Amino acid sequence: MAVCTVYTVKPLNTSCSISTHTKPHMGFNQKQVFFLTKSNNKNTKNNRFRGNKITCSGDTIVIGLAADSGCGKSTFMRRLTSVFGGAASPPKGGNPDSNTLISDTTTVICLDDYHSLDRTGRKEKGVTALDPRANDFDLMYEQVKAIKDGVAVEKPIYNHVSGLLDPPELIKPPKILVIEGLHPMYDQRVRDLLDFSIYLDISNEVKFAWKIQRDMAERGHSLESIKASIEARKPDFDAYIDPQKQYADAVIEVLPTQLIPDDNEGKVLRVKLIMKEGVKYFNPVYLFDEGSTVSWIPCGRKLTCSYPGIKFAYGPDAYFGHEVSVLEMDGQFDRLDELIYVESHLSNISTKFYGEITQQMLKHADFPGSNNGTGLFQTIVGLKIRDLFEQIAATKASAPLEATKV
Ligand SMILES: Nc1ncnc2c1ncn2[C@@H]1O[C@H](COP(=O)(O)OP(=O)(O)OP(=O)(O)O)[C@@H](O)[C@H]1O
Ligand SMILES: O=C(CO)[C@H](O)[C@H](O)COP(=O)(O)O
Repeated sequence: MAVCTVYTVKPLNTSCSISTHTKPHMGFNQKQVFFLTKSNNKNTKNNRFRGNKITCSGDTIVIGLAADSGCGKSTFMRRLTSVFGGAASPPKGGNPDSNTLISDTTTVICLDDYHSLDRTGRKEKGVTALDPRANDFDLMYEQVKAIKDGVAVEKPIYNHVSGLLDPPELIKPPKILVIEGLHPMYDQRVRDLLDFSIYLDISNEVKFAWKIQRDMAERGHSLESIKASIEARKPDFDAYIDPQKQYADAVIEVLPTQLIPDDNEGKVLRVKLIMKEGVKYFNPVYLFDEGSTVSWIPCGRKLTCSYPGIKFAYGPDAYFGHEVSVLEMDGQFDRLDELIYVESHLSNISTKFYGEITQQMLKHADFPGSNNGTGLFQTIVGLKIRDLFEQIAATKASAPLEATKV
């Protein structure tokens, strides 16, 4: 059970127990939440609770989603939130440039909010946002830990419009906290707080194609400036972002197709879902027969495929020294309603009813990647996270909370 230092205390709504030393003095019972703010700690002179120890046991599970900018994190988050049945929106009445998205079950925070240097600061120091020196990992750890322990925090906001750090916003402990961004698995202390971690591994060719599509079409950037920005970020991406994939429980790897020789359009994709074996509460998905090696072309009477077709593969492998199962899809669907044929051949998909994957994919047919393995595997990972959450919740419900003395 975690032990926290109380900085400022406001009753909200969770289960924390206070050490016997402070409990009578503070007059709290076990149904309280604590509000932790680093800045208040520094500035509050007459804080009679400062330094008191409390023990907390929050119910929040924490999911980490790592990827470079423009690699589909927001799209993935929309699919994940939808699996839990609600729409996500920024905190009501808050900063219009907040990066946070809240739904009934999930709160998604963007780790850009832990940039310690604003845009000017990074320019002056000659560092990119990917450089750990531009980020406050102590605060990230302290606040993610606090939320996990059931303690609300005042999280800073990095304003992507102005490039400045805005006044903080209150984040209350949700059922599921998703921390998405460049560095959820970089700092070991933060990594150890994660109940499940995902890395979106977009190959350079595909990343380039997506960036061009978005930044040229939607943001008016020139081809040259996009190329320059990718090149400028690459050394830090290789040094600080990419290595995090070794820690991920699931990796979605997006590569150019192998179905079209020398394809350089980047429209048809080969996508791999790499699932670590032996992760608590996570049973990897399989095709036909668990642990076997399978290659499958589903095109025919039950699945319409135009050129270049669709090919699935499944089998065991090793990834950074870990035993993994890999499910792969190359190609794209012509008709999403026929996806049910593929779904019915997959097992361990954690659906609640027959056809749930197909239903989710049809519901968000307009999201990028809905006709290929990116959308399919993001949906599957969303279902696995729901399953993980339900298993953890069931385990906690059957284990009564034990008050801990500090
Ligand atoms: N699966 C996909 N297939 C095709 N294009 C995609 C896919 N996912 C994302 N994209 C493209 O990449 C762009 C960025 O996607 P998204 O906003 O989800 O990424 P992000 O990682 O949240 O970006 P940022 O961190 O910059 O906000 C989309 O506008 C789209 O052009
Ligand atoms: O890599 C990024 C993560 O999204 C951004 O580039 C970083 O947060 C800096 O943002 P901005 O370009 O708005 O100053």
